[in-house]
Amino acid sequence: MQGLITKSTGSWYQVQTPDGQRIDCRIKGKFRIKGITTTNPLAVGDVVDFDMEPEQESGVITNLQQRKNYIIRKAINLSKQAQIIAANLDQAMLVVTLASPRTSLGFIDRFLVTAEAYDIPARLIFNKVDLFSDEGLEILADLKAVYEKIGYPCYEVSALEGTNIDFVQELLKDKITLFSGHSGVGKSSLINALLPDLDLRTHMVSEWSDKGMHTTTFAEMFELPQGGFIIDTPGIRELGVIDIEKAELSHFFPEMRSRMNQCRFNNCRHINEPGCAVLEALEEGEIELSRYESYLSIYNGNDTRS
Ligand SMILES: Nc1nc2c(ncn2[C@@H]2O[C@H](COP(=O)(O)OP(=O)(O)OP(=O)(O)O)[C@@H](O)[C@H]2O)c(=O)[nH]1
Ligand SMILES: [Zn+2]
Repeated sequence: MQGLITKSTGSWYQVQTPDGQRIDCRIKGKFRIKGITTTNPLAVGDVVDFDMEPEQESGVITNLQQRKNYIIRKAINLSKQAQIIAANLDQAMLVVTLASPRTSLGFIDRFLVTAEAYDIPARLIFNKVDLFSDEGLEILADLKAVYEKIGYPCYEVSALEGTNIDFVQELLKDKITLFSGHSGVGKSSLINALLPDLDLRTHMVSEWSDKGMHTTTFAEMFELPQGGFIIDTPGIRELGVIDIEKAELSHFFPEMRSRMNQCRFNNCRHINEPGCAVLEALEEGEIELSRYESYLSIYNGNDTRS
């Protein structure tokens, strides 16, 4: 039988079958995944094959289907091992706000680079639009245009007033979605609006915020009433990004990726090289200065994560 891992406690996995049955499963044998050393072999979002154990209600996982992507968290201790947080994410939603506490553009860009590196389509949700004046809404429209132009859809919502929540619900239908955002932007309020089951929510928050949990593998996806799952993660610090080589960084900026083939040097860093197509586009205003500044900041290793 085939199913989706919706909860993992380290030694037991909850596997949900396409018809909605939930079976507790163990792993049989070793699950080594080529190329990465992780503390946990399987994670929520993994699609697995399993057999029922004879005369029991539990199952045994025998095979992992190929992942389309996965996110990891680096181990807190010094061992180089990483923990897989989740696999097969369809999209990542970053909840941000221009109201207080205002999300910095550096933070947004870092998240987008992370999502690119993980190969997860990202979208931005601008929350707290109820607080905006006309002038604020104009600034928001300009910023949305910057991100939409380079392929990141943006949405305006108010978790407080319920504005556009139905629209977000539609985006989540039948998908596995990662929610992220820094403290205070209203991510919890938004998830509360999306997940009507109160028990699930409190459960979720305590799991992720309990820092003592990192020694045990324990993550869960939450099923949405309209179908689909959400995974809540506190921030990109926890999304231990795969180390990005400096030379690779521009690949994770779509507006640079699409231009760098035209740079004179094929190892162009897009910093001060002659004949750089990226710098030319910057000059002409086709690449946004704030995006380029984020590139430089990440390139130079400055931590702008707030
Ligand atoms: N005006 C307004 N306030 C909001 C909105 N959404 C959330 N808030 C408020 O913003 C504050 C933070 O909301 P939370 O949902 O707790 O934010 P969070 O991002 O989950 O932050 P943590 O709980 O610290 O992780 C609360 O006081 C909310 O009432 C909104 O759409 N409009
Ligand atoms: Zn260049």
